[in-house]
Amino acid sequence: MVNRMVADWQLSALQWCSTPDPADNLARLRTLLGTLPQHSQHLVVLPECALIFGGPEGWQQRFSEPLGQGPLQAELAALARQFQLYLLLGSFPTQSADPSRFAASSLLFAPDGRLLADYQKLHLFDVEVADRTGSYRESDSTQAGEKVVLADCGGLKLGLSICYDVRFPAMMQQLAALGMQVLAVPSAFTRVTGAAHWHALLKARAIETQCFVVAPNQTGVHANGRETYGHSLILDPYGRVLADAGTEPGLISARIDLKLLTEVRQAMPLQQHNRFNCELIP
Ligand SMILES: O=C(O)CNC(=O)[C@H](CS)NC(=O)CCC(=O)C(=O)O
Repeated sequence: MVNRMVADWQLSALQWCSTPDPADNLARLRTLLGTLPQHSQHLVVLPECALIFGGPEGWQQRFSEPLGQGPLQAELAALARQFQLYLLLGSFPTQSADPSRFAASSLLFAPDGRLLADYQKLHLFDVEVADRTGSYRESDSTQAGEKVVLADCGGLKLGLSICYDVRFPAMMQQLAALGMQVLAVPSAFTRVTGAAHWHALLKARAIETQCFVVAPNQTGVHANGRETYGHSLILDPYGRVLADAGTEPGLISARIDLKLLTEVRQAMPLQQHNRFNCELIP
């Protein structure tokens, strides 16, 4: 039996139109955090590139920091402490082995400010899209990660992924096989591909993994003309929408009961029935 207190969590996803200026985005973040409902076990997830987005080429690299060090990561740790919550910074540029490229790192801070987990984006968005940007070449600036990360978020088993990763179900299957309960998909999904695929992809991942999904997205027109789709989502393990943020900046929250996972998985034991369980990446 799952202890009631441990099973009861609050998930929140923050959505706004990030600018290239970290100070500007931090101010927005602080205001939004101040309006959140209170909960003793609260995970707040920020979109991909929440602190720095839409700058000219090479802009993010200027703000990159060594993993776990530097002033911007310290600001995030301080906010997690101040508001007493688990804070997942969707992605942040951390220094990689290649000095010309950064790693797109998801960083999970605990309510005491400790960096609990980090994940480097595995799938890079080198894609043609029929929008005003046209061609996306994420690998020009970003070094891809090498491993799947299931974080222990105060007892909650949290699968870390970023944006384009959501299109690779084998990754989410690995996280599910490792014991994932909640999948985080912080994103900067484009308006065009978002309108086509966002809800369908996230619902499919929730249904297939039988997990809750929290997916904050960027929204609006950014300084470099890039357009993002909004519609930050929180889903339950049936794929039902618990909250959809629409296209305006703001936040969504949902209370979740992890006992629902047991119920869903007992009724339909997908993990046990799966004939394609693959070799796990350790
Ligand atoms: O490069 C940056 O500045 C920040 N990174 C992003 O915005 C990334 C890579 S360009 N965006 C995505 O992965 C969108 C995926 C997407 O929209 C889809 O899969 O359809």
